[in-house]
Amino acid sequence: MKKVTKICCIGAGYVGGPTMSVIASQCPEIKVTVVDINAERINQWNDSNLDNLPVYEPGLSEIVATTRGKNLFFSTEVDKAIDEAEIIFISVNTPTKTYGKGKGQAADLKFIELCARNIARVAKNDKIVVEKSTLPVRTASAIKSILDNTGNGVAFEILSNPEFLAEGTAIEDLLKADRVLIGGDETASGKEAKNTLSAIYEHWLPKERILQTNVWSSELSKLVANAFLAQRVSSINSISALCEKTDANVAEVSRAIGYDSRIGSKFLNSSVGFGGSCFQKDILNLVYIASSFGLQEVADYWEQVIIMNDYQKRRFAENIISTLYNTVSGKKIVFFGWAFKKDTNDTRESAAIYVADALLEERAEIVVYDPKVSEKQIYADLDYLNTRTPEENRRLLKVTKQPIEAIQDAHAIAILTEWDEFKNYDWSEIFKNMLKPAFVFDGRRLLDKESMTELGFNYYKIGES
Ligand SMILES: NC(=O)C1=CN([C@@H]2O[C@H](COP(=O)(O)OP(=O)(O)OC[C@H]3O[C@@H](n4cnc5c(N)ncnc54)[C@H](O)[C@@H]3O)[C@@H](O)[C@H]2O)C=CC1
Ligand SMILES: O=C(O)[C@H]1O[C@H](OP(=O)(O)OP(=O)(O)OC[C@H]2O[C@@H](n3ccc(=O)[nH]c3=O)[C@H](O)[C@@H]2O)[C@H](O)[C@@H](O)[C@@H]1O
Repeated sequence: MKKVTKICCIGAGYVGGPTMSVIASQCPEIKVTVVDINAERINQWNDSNLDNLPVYEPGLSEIVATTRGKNLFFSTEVDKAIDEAEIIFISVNTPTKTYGKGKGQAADLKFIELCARNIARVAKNDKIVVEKSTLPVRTASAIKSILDNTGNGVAFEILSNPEFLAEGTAIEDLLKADRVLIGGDETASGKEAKNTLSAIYEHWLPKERILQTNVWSSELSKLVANAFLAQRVSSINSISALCEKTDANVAEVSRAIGYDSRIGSKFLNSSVGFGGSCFQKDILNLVYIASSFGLQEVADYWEQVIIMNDYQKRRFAENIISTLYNTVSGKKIVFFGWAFKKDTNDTRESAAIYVADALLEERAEIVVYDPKVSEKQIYADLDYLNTRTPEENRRLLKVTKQPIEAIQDAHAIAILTEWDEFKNYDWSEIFKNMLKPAFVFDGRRLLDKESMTELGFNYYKIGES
């Protein structure tokens, strides 16, 4: 087994940054260099003010503070880092294709291919190349073909090592991972490479939690894990709609079914719909792969998870409109939260974006407060949809850092992210300052219905009539 002294990670994003920070903190003898072509992002990772790191994760800045400049480095010198490293992680983005064959479903692998070509060009000695990005099954063979055909005659072992961290809990997920998955060839050199990578994780995780498989199982397992998780959310969200019609309470239903150890209690919180950069992208990818192999029933089965999620977001927006007497035109609606979940500044595919878009189409006047998301990001998310001009988006939607002042004369508040601070607000004071009747639409089931109703609010909670 090779002794590893230098690691490089291509891609300093939500996965590359936290993952490598934890490896650096747990393996002080290994030099970890995280590289990215985005110089602004690298500058943020190197910012002396740790509040300016490009990724917000509880516990991350503390780890960066103790490792950065010692054995953790952030740099734009991609070639140098590749050249030095014995193991190269590829952790670049793999978004859904927006053009050509597979548009709207397949994963866009152009960034992965660029990395493979870069590694092939630079590497002058044998390397282990690790797919950390989430990739369609059989991508490793494409990477291997590029490396073997364009490289300098050195040997490459390709491993699949998908990441299972969730944003907002990334550091804890990494430190206490349920499992680490390492897929690789069954050859002697493949097994050696798997053991070499395993040894890194064994610095802090028990060996029995490190699963070794063939490379295809590993690639596919990542897509399947996300599909199963998202399916649970869509399943309970479908039931939330039924609860609202039948006087059942979705929290009671979740609890009742979750006590069955075969079902389990986690990931059964009904919400305004799942967001995040991966659930939708990875399911669409699974759908595309299944239909490429002619498995249309399989593809349709998984696509339904996305259809249900879109329905949930639409349903939430439509309920706001119909409850506010079928018109929100000119009405001030304050959004509490924009991130796709609490404890992250990530907004990719956040339900808030789609709910805002639907309400803006009806000429609502929205004011958004999120404790961690910047104004620039909120407008970028809306502009990306291309529903209306950037000027119109800025005219109809305002961003504030003063949530309590924002609710002055508001018709309604919509809770889109479950930030803890919303629970501690003085809701009786908020009630006083709103127009009456004062409406709260709780898309995260954050507040207590009885006390909100007692305060005088017209309070709607997803999954309760
Ligand atoms: N965000 C998450 O929670 C999770 C993401 N994943 C997967 O991990 C992968 C990365 O995701 P994120 O970190 O969220 O993406 P991200 O978009 O935050 O970061 C990717 C980074 O790669 C850089 N990059 C792209 N091409 C490059 C190149 N040729 N050379 C150097 N840098 C390059 C980009 O500039 C960007 O900073 C994706 O495949 C995703 O599906 C997996 C588990 C969790
Ligand atoms: O591949 C990925 O990117 C990651 O995707 C998810 O992690 P993440 O999207 O960061 O966050 P989750 O906690 O899974 O939440 C996803 C969305 O589902 C929503 N959700 C989650 C759980 C639940 O019970 N109800 C619910 O509405 C969240 O609010 C959020 O919008 C998976 O949980 C990770 O294991 C995986 O590594």
